[in-house]
Amino acid sequence: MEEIKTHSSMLLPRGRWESYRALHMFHRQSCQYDYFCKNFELHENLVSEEEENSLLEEVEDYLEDLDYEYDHWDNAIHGYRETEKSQWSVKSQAVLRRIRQVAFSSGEQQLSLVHVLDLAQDGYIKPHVDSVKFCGSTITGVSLLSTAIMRLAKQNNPEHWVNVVLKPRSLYVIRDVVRYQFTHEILKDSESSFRGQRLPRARRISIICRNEPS
Ligand SMILES: O=C(O)CCC(=O)C(=O)O
Ligand SMILES: [Fe+2]
Ligand SMILES: [Mn+2]
Repeated sequence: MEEIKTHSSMLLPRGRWESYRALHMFHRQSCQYDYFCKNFELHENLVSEEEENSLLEEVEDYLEDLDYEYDHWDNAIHGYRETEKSQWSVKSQAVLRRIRQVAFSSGEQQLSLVHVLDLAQDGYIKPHVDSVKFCGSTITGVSLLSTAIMRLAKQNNPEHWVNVVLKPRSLYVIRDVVRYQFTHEILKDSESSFRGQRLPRARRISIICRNEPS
């Protein structure tokens, strides 16, 4: 049974952690793992429903020709198709600008290609740390279509993890110590529950921006 923690004891030094949707709701002072709260953000409703629909329409044009991939046993991601996109409609460019403004500081070297990842209803992402060869200190992604649970676990102590509910149209930002010292994963539909409550996961599309490795 998962433990339910109040705000002040959200991040426990031992055992399991579980946070509620918006980590940024928590007073930073009350977070025992101050570095976690400072380096993980969740922004709900960063994208409007209308913007979600137009982003979806635009990425579907690319995705619909691809098959979902399941075959690579050593891949972190199962049941997915993906693209890296550089050309965006004016509407989408405005959303991407907003995402980048929230996640990156001005002057930061960012990857211009945007990663679009379509996770099938039966797809999932195993715990991994993004390659330091291809990605810098910040990973940010907006979730579309379905709620999903992202688990972040201390790499050297996977017992210490936090589940975050990623609602459609929310943006997460993973930075620095959380980016390098925690794995991130997207739970399978069958494992998708939060505080004992089942949160079914359907097909989910994420739109991810990263900065350049230094
Ligand atoms: O779908 C997401 O939000 C995360 C994807 C991811 O972890 C990756 O592509 O490395
Ligand atoms: Fe990743
Ligand atoms: Mn492949």
